[in-house]
Amino acid sequence: MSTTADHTPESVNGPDPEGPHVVNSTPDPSTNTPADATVNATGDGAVNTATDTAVTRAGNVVPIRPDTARTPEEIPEQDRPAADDAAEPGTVVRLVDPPATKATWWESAGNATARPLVARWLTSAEEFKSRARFLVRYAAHTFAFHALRVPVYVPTAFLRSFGATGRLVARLRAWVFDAESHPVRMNARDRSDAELYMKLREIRNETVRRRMGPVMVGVVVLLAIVYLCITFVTPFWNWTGLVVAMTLVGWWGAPADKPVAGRAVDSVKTPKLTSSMIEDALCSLGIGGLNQAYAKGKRIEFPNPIARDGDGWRADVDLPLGVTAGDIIAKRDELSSALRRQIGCVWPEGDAKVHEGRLVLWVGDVDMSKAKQKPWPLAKPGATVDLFKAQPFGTDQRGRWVPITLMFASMVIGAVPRMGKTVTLRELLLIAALDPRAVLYAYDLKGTGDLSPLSQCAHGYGVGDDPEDIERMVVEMRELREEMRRRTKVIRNLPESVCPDNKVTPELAARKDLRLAPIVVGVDECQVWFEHPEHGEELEEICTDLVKRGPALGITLILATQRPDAKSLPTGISANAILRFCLKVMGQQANDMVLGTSQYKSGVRATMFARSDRGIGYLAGEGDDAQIVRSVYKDATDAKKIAAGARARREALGNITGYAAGEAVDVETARLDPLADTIAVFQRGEDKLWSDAIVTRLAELRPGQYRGWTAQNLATALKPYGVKPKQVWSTDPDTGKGANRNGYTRDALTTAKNNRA
Ligand SMILES: Nc1ncnc2c1ncn2[C@@H]1O[C@H](COP(=O)(O)OP(=O)(O)OP(=O)(O)O)[C@@H](O)[C@H]1O
Repeated sequence: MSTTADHTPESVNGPDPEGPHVVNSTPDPSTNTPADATVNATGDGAVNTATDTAVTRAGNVVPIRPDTARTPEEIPEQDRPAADDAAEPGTVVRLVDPPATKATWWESAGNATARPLVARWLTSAEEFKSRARFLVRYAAHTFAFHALRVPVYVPTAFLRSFGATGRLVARLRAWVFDAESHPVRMNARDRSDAELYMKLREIRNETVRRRMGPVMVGVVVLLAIVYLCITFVTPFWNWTGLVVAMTLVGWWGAPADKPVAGRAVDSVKTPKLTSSMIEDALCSLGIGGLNQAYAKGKRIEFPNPIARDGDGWRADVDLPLGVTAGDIIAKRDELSSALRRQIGCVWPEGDAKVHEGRLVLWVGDVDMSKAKQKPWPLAKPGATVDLFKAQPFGTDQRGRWVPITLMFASMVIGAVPRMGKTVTLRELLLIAALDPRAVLYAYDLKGTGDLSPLSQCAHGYGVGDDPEDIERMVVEMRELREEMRRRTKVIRNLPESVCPDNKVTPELAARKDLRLAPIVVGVDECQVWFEHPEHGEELEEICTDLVKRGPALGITLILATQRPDAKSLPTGISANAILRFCLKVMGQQANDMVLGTSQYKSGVRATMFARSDRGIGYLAGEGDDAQIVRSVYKDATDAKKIAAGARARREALGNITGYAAGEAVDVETARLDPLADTIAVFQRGEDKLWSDAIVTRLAELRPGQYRGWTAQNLATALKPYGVKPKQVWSTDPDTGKGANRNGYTRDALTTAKNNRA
């Protein structure tokens, strides 16, 4: 039993050609029982009033009662429930639909979105500049194009001038002698209609007399000019004048289909996007709910007019009840076929802020992946960056810059192979390199050297996954964790007036004594770290810590992976990342792993990207909604040039450290052997030790490496050797009391050591 009014308001397409929506006219007795009619009796009466019969789509004439009844008594007798269908005598029939109320002007206008008073290109400096740039470029190109062809145009026009003069004279003659009326006069003559013929002749002679006058004057003036020229002007200028005149006659007199000059630009005019185009396209997608709604006569609605938006068309669509924007997004390639546009032009998105059935369809004039991107402002020589401020990251479908703020954030980038993760990571690290204060770590675990342009600025740089490379990276990450701990103490000890939010601020980052400059770490193919048999757990632990505590302390960790699953991107990391960039992925799980839980359900689906959408992904975390962005593609040569500029600015600031300064990582001294060290802290006569006691002694043994370790860290470090903590009996040195707690026996540790050897 339906409790909703079944009337669909007219869309912007205009009224339904089949007349008002005859919702109760279906002759199906199962769906149109008298009882149903009672329940629907209080729907919006505006549509069906005063209609007694209607023709259904099947052509049957069925009775329709006016839907204006407010009480059971107002329902026409023939529409009331039959006696045997009706409720028991004495039962009051209650109407469930609310009475129809018309929204006041204030209610409907109060929530309306105001359209801009003046065109956006007049209020937006960026858009104005972009249009002005285009016009200047267009004019310059057209001028150069034709200027280059002048040596061809002049002889062509001159040669064509003879034919053009002939055509001009013939047309003039036909006009003067009224050739137009010739067939009519001949017709009168052939029919021997003497009276009509004579009348037509008279009119024609009068016309010829009227037209001959100005032409004769023109001829006399022309002859006078020729005479004067021959008498008073030198032959050189006379010939020049004649050639120019003939050329102009040839130019203007050329046939319309054979102009002398060709087109300087070929403009591709994309057809307008219309509501009927969208309706046809949506109905062809084979979406059950949508087709059923159409079969019942319900239409999709367009809450706003379809309008130009950047270099494309935007249509806001309210889908029929029960159909979600996600259903359409999942069929983007079919939609592009139905709209007869390239897939890179068709961008369906949901707007969950309105409701799940709101579809925002943007159809661009050109394929987003092939459209020329505006020059990246940060590629300009001398560009510098303040990482605390938003920086241009990529362009949206309309070609506008989309910013990103790397400070106070961690980021994950995910996609299937060859979609542009590394290029995006390199771009982000270039942004970081352009802030001369920032400390940079770049790790390329794919091992192809894609991040090598950054090596000239990086404090830590690693490429490949050989054991010694990984070991070096582990040492640097341990140092980074130590640095994070140092920063927590610095921040903690700062007075509230200097650091009210307990986080690094631009002012604190500028103070050299505090050493709180931004740190940016980029790891490509991070799954290599987390799946590493020996160091995987430790690296995961450090990265989780950095993702959670790093942002407030000025440390940004950016992880890119081609396998966004729980193993490659541990949940502790993926759940805490603030910024997310998801290029094409294959399924819902990968989508939500990168973009965040439930994003797929909300219609943010990176599965819709095509293989050709390289560098295009959903950016989430910057602003309220995820948005489609195409990152900036700088090849290795360009990236090297930008990084060289960044290095020059760093040199001026005296901030070339670590790898960029040629300093090697001392792996030997940093190398940890937690098994040997744990055995070493057992004193003579001790067979068992609690984990807490061991980590305290380890911190005394090697403060640089073990300071801050917990029992959990120790368990993780010893796990690869097959040693697990278990309950051991020992005595508290402070209280002298014995107890069973988690710990290790010397025997188990020694056995593991012997096995390892
Ligand atoms: N923003 C972009 N604009 C245009 N093309 C791009 C963009 N980003 C990447 N590409 C193209 O995609 C190709 C693959 O990029 P990239 O190496 O970054 O992919 P990947 O996802 O890191 O691949 P893999 O998984 O193999 O590491 C590049 O060589 C480039 O041609």
